[in-house]
Amino acid sequence: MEYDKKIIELALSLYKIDAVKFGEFMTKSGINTPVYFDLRVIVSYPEVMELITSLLYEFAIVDSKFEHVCGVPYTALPIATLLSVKVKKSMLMRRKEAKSYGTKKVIEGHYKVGEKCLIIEDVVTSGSSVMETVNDLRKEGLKAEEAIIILDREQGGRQNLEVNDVKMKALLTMSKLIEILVENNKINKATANDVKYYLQNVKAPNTVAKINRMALAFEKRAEMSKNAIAKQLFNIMAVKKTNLCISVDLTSSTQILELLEKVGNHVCLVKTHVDIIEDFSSDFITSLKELAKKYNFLILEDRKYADIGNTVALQYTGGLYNISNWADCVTCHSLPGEGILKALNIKSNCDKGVFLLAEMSCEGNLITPEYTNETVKMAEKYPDLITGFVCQHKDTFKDPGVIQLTPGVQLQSSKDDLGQVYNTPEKVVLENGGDVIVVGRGIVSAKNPESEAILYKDTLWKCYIKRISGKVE
Ligand SMILES: O=c1ccn([C@@H]2O[C@H](COP(=O)(O)O)[C@@H](O)[C@H]2O)c(=O)[nH]1
Repeated sequence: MEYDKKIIELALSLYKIDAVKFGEFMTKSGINTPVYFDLRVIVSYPEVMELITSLLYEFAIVDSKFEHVCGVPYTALPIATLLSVKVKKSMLMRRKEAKSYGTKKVIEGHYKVGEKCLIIEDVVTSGSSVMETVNDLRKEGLKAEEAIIILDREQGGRQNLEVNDVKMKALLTMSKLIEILVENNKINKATANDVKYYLQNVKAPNTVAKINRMALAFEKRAEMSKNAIAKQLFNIMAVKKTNLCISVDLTSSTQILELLEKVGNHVCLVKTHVDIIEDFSSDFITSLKELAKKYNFLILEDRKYADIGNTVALQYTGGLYNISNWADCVTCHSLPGEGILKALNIKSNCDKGVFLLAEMSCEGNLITPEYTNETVKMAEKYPDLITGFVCQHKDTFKDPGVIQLTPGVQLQSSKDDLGQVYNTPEKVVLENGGDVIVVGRGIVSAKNPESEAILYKDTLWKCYIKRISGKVE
């Protein structure tokens, strides 16, 4: 039977066995849907299983190269088994929960690091279930770059998988299925229109949120940023291979400029506290900007604004420091409420950024989990302005287009006498989700700041590479 005819037969069979239903249904995420799929029933119909396997086989053998097949648990498991037998490639099985005894393995079967695994799934909405399997395979060093799906609900899953470097092929899309059912008088045009309207208007909820930013490369995340400075910073990190931000907490402008001549090549961001500089002048700013250009880094003024919107607007654009004139981005507290972001948004002309403080590194600080959550919610209203969050945990926010700036870092975990808490590069990047890592005294007070900056840069970058390659224990 030729391919198109088989697809029509598949659509009609799914309808016949009630694997696809029309009416009013509620999805897991609480959204009403006019169409519902339950492909779990296909195991009761060997002829449908056979048809699906032969279609997958045609797809799989055309241009896919793989050593293993793995089904997303549970509905796709029997399908993956049949395909593995047909293509004579080994099957891997992913456990949803690691065993608490014996080998504690998540992936069962024999494989070698670097081998390719083809993923099989029944229905894709946001792609999050496929990504769970992909991430577990990648953690084992397997390559999981391709997924074949029986039905794509066309609600953003394909795009979400693409940004995670997974190419998706689908036997049927929701639109194609509807078209076949209308042509064969199984559903009327009004039902088809309901589904089309639904498809156009309802994308998978929080699809971006489901993508694990920890596993995404900075280049990819740059494409997902809405703020111009975040985009730039992600790209600088990717090009210079550094996620080190130096905090130049020195009181003399000459010392700062001399230090930056030495470390400028090794950092993506320079963080200033302009109000501690004793000999501040406009010449200093001119030289700082020249160095930023010469060494391709951005400038963050760690001003930590915390006043009413009107005052912050004046502090940002005026006074002795005229910060908006030279800083690419600034830090600000959420404490005074949204007015502060409104003010910075108006004054930022769309080409500046803000890092909002959601958490602090010092012990005994008064920030609560509720405060942190509300800060993230507040930021969501200003996607063009927000470069990222100053925070300490990977789950503080989810949007992969936003940057986690984490201070409180030294090569050994320790504390200073005034409550600053230091974690190691491994802890902040691999466990806590830090993207850009702020180091101050660890470099500034070192005997040889240049070699220390290189050491921090290399250590932090290695951690980042380990994180995105999914080899984190
Ligand atoms: O929670 C925060 C927010 C900002 N900082 C700033 O980062 C540097 C850290 O300097 P070290 O010498 O590495 O301690 C400093 O400028 C702070 O103002 C922070 O530490 N914690």
